[in-house]
Formats: sequence, structure tokens, C-alpha cells
Amino acid sequence: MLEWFVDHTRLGAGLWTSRDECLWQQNADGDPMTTLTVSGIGGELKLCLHGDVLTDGHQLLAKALLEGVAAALGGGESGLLQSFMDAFDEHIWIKDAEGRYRFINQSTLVSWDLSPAQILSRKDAEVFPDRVSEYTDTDLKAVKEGHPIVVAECIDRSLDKGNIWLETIKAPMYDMDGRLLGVIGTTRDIARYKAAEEQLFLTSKVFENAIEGVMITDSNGIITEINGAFETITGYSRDEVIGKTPKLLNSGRHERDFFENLWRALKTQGHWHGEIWNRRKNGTLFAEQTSISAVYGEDGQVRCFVAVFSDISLLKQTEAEVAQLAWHDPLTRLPNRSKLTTISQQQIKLAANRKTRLALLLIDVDLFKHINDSFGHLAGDKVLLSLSERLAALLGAEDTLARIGGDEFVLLTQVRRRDDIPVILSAIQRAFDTSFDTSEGESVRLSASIGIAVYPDDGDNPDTLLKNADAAMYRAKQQGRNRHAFYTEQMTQSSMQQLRLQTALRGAVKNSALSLVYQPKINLRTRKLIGVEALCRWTDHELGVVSPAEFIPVAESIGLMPEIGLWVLKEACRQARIWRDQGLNPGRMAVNVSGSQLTGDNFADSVARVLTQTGLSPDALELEITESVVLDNPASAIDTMDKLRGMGVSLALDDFGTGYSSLSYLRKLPLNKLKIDQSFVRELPTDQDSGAIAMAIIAMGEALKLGVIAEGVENETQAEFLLRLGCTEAQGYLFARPLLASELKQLLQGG
Ligand SMILES: Nc1nc2c(ncn2[C@@H]2O[C@H](COP(=O)(O)O[C@H]3[C@@H](O)[C@H](n4cnc5c(=O)[nH]c(N)nc54)O[C@@H]3COP(=O)(O)O)[C@@H](O)[C@H]2O)c(=O)[nH]1
Repeated sequence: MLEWFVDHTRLGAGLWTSRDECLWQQNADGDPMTTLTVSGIGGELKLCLHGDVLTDGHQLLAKALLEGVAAALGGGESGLLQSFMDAFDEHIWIKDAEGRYRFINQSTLVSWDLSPAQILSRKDAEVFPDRVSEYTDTDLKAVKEGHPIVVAECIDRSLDKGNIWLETIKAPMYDMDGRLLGVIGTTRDIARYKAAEEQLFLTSKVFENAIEGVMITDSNGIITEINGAFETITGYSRDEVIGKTPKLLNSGRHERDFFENLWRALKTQGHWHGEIWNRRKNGTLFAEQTSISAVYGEDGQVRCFVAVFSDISLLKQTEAEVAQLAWHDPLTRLPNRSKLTTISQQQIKLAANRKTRLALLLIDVDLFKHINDSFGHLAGDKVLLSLSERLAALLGAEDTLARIGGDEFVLLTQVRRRDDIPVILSAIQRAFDTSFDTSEGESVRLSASIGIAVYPDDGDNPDTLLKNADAAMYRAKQQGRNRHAFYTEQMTQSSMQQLRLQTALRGAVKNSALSLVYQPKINLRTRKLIGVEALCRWTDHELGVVSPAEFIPVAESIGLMPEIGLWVLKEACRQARIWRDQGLNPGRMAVNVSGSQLTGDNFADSVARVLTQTGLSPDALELEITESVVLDNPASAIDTMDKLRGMGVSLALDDFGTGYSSLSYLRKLPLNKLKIDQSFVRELPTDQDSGAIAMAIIAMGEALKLGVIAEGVENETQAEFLLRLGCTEAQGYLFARPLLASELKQLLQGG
């Protein structure tokens, strides 16, 4: 049976154009269709019939249609042809060799809105006078080409469907002898194809212009298509990859497991998403963010796989740079504190598994600040870099060197016993044996204080180990620097004690629990009082009497010193003024100045304000500035000292001899007096070195026209010795201990 009676739209769509051939392979039910070619009519006339065998009936039908066409062209009638063609939506018409319409189907009549009599036997000049040349030209063109041609594609308006796309095809028709019979034309609605064509066009544009690389493989993983971005990213051209598998891009960076998981996900979920490292044609590796999807056919089988990927190499590089910055010290490129924590955790696990120990050595460069202050920060950086290189050269395969602060390094090393550590310490010591070059062509010698904490004895986590190593390092510093200390439980106790002290000191300052005592200074020749030094005292109800030698560094470390120092200054000036108002002469009132006070904001202004408020004359005040404080920040210290001297305040360099001041350096300081540190006085006159130092200081004072006072004079021998050397002023228990204000008043009154 002929299908066209039942489903003529489908049959009509493929009447004779070669472009439709593929649609005819099977009908809507999936049955195979047989194509019967009837030659001799307009190139090819294809009829679609059910079944895979051409029956005699089919052949008879084809013959009848052919005769019908011949009859139509000869001016005769063909009922079978007419009913066959009327079954189609397409407009079909046939013109003879002279251009007269010989056949039109029903659909054409409706569309042209003409009767058969207005068309048949007439030429275009009569039927379509205003389009005659267009129509006859395309007839001639089809004849000239000798096969069906598309002569027009246009948007037209259909009464029932609105705008529609129409395609007109014309084909020349020949008889069995090859003589031209005429032209057959058909016009049909191709909206469906146009939509598909547009869709295809857009899809191909998206595919081609995508920034992402696209690779399509068949179900066996053979590459069947790629886009331009694929070529740009990988460097492979289309020809080089079609027919190959994606293994072509294999970087070798992924284990077999990786691809097994990928294929498992594709098979079970139809999708995989992740990062793959691949290799470009030029051999370089690149990271890509990839999504692979399986595309299934109607039968549920995988038709192909589509991989869409973007090159994330730059992103990876940026990520790596950020990680480098986040986890490493920018100067030395060594791991920083955060990274050290992570590494420590891993190393602790390793030591736990192996039942070994992990030693954490905290290396703090002694007095590194002086390098920066003396030679500048660039020179400081150069020295640190070269130190980091020397220390890194000591590392074993499992060791780590980190920089966790300006001049603080940590060495992590696995050891079997604590006894292995001294060998490491000796190696570190050797790194400091040679001097370091600064950028100014000078070289400096450095030393370090090292604190050691060991897992599991001193802590089982990175924080505790580092904290305890820090306590040990602090102890090494206290013991005079350039040494090491192992952490002990007692250090934790002393740091707890420090904490208690800090809390109590804050309370003391808040509750005005500090007081002052005054120690006389005398002229060694006359033994008369020439001044007093105000010294701070604190008695806590729980801690008892706390020495300033203990609480002043604590106050300095927790930022309380400027407040305490200002109170001492005010109180001492107030007291001096009271004594003077009472007609007593305490000489110069000496007040100690801490580092944070001297280099803090506007210290000179504060002093001026206190003098104004208390009414004490500037020349009645002496400020004692510790030598190391000046050395710590010379530029700022000298600036403030100049201002103080300008105001008429007297300046003394305290603890002199303990620092590194040279004659040339001293010359720059606006000083009035040098105070020989009591550590030298204590050993006089027996210790020759102390004697030599005292003598040198006195000579320096003379050379620079500075006064010299000795502190800590406890016996007559020391006093006489100093006087013989030329030192005329002294302070010490020999003359008086620090006294309460009331006691000193009595002394001043000659009591
Ligand atoms: N910045 C501030 N520092 C201050 C202040 N008050 C004190 N200090 C400093 O604390 C350190 C310890 O001071 P102190 O315990 O008061 O000891 C002083 C004297 O008591 C002691 N001294 C004096 N004579 C003798 C002696 O013959 N023998 C002996 N063993 N000790 C003696 O010396 C200290 C005075 O030192 P100095 O200031 O260097 O002259 C000490 O460094 C104080 O400076 C303060 O208010 N602010």
C-alpha cells in the first residue's frame, strides 16, 4: 500500500529533492522504506513505498505516474497523477518546453487563488505579468543546469500560518530520448529546515567561538570533533587529533586510578568534573578545568562524549604565588610561622610513629636591631639572607628551617635522643663563626641565643613546643646572649610568675601603689650632697617588695613604662620643688628615663610641661639615660636629647661602659655626665680590668669635658681609688642608701 495516502506530509517532504534523502530511510514506525527511482522526469522522481522489496504493483504505479506526466505535458488528462499530486501540501506545477502550464495540483490553485482555466495552457506572461522575467529566467536556468535547482527561498505570508519560509525548486524534464519535455516546479514550506538550519548555524558558531576547548569523542573514546579553542590551548590542529584518543594529551602526572575514577563516574553518572593536567603539543604541561558529559541516543546507549575545558594554568600559577606569599617569608623564601605550624604537625606525627624525638630550635639573632640602625634595613636584609643560606646549608632531608620573625629562625629536626642536639648546636654556632657582609662593604659579627624544646618531653603540639622554645631562648638571652638553653618546667613557672607580675603591676599603676625613694649623690672630695636620684618602689600585698630591676622591664614589655615614667618625673620634680620651697637644697634631682619614654612621642614637651606645672627650674633636673637605650635608636634619642639640653636640663649617660659607645660616637651625644656602671665599681680596686675600664671612662669624660660619677660605691677603698683616678662624684651605700622623702629631708636639714 502506498504510504502517501496515510502520511503525505512526511512523504511530501521528500518528494524529489536530494537534500531530503536521509529522511526517507525509515518511516514514523521505524519500518524500512524503499526508494523507487523513476528516471526521465526532472532528474529524479523518488517515490517512497513500504517494504524492502519492489513489487510488480509498485512498478506498475510508477509507470502510470510517468505516463500521467507525459499525458499532462501532451495536454491530456491523468487522473492518477492528479490525485497523487493533490495529496501533497506542496505546490506542484508542470510547464511544457514552451513555458505553458500543463499541470497544477490543488495546493497550487489554493495558494495562487486562481482557477485551472486561468492557468492551464497559459504562459507566465499571462498568469503573472509582473513577475514574468523572474519566472522564465529561473525555468531557463534549471534547463541550462540540467538538474533540479533551488530558485528561490523567501519569507512569505500564509493565510493560515502567518509568516512562512518557502523554497521553490525547479527541475527540467526529459523524455526517454533526452529531449526536453518541460520544467516541473514545486514550492514548499521549509520553516522546519530553516529553524534547524538556524539552530545548526548558532550551535556551530557557539562551538567555534567558545573560549573553552571542546572535544567530542565517539563512544569508544575516538576524537571525532574539536573546536578552535582546543587547537589554541593544546597546539594540536584538527587533522592531528581527529581519529586519535585523548591519550594524545596525557601529561603523565595522573595515576591510573585517576582515569579509572573518571571513567567510572562517566559510566555511572554520565558526567565528570575536575582538573586535569595535560601536555601541549610543544611539551609544556597545563592544567585544565574539565567537564565531560556522556550523550545518549534514544536507545539509551552512549552516542558520544563531550569534553569542555578551560586552560587554568594562569590561575594555578597565581594560586601558587599566593600560596608562596601566604606560607613563606618574602625575603628568605623560607616557610613562615603558619607554614611552620603545619610542618611541625607532620613532623610530630612522624616522630610519634617512629618513636623518635623532634627538636625545635628557636634561633634569635642577638642585638640584630643594631645592624639595622647602624647600616640600614637593606644591609640588615642582606645579613639575614646570608644567615638563612648558612643555616639552610645545615639541613638534612627531613629538616626544616623557617623564619618566624625579623631575626628569629626555627630549625626543626628529627633526633633519636636529646644527646644528638649538641652536634646541631655546634653546627649552628659555626654558621655564626664567619662575619657577615653588609651592603656597605663592611662586615659584622653576629651571635645568637637559642632556645630548645623537644617533642614529646616538652610538648606534644607545635604551639607548646614553640612557646617553650621561646621561654628557653629568653633564658639564654637573660644569661648574657650568645648561648643556648633547653626548656625546663621551671621556665613555665617563671613565665606564669611573669604573668602574675604583669597583672599586679597594672593594678599598682591604676591604684597609685608606686612610691619614690631618693639616693644622695656626693662630692668625693668634700663628701657634701650634690644631688639625689629618684628611684621607684613597689610593694605588692601578695608579691611583697618587687625590685624595679624586675618590674621596670615588665612595665616596658607591656607598654606601661611611659605612664610610670611620667608619674616618677612629676613626683620627683614636685618633691624637689617642695624641698626648695622649704629652704632645703637637694642639688639636682636625677630621674631615670626608660627607652620607650625617650623615643616616644614628644618626651621633651612632657618634661617641659612637668617643669612648668611643678615650678622646678630645668637646671635643677638631671635625666639619666641608659647607654643601651641611646644605642637602640640613636637618631631619635639624640633628637630628643638635643631638645632637653636646649631647655637647660642636665643629661647623664647611665650604666656607662656596658654598651659599645666609642669616643667618636659619644662626641655626637649632647651629654653633661657619664655614670660609671656599678658592675665595674664593685670589682674595684682588685680587678684590673674594671680598674682599666673605670680609668678609661674617666679619661673619656675629661677628653669630652663631661662630668663623671661612679655608682654603687660601697666602701672607702673604692671611693679613694676613684678619687685618685680623678672621679669626683659618687653614689652608693657607703654614703647613703635610697631614702624616704622624710628621711632625706632630715638629712638635708643636717639631722
Ligand atoms: N626608668 C626607670 N628606672 C628605674 C626607676 N627606678 C629605678 N630604676 C632602675 O631600676 C634598676 C634597679 O634600681 P634600684 O633597685 O632602685 O637600684 C638602684 C640603687 O638602689 C642601686 N644602688 C645604689 N647604690 C648602690 C650600692 O652601693 N650597691 C648596690 N648593690 N646597689 C646600689 O643601684 C640602682 C641605681 O641604678 P642607676 O639608676 O643605674 O643609678 C636600676 O637600673 C634603676 O635605674 C625609675 O623610676 N625609672
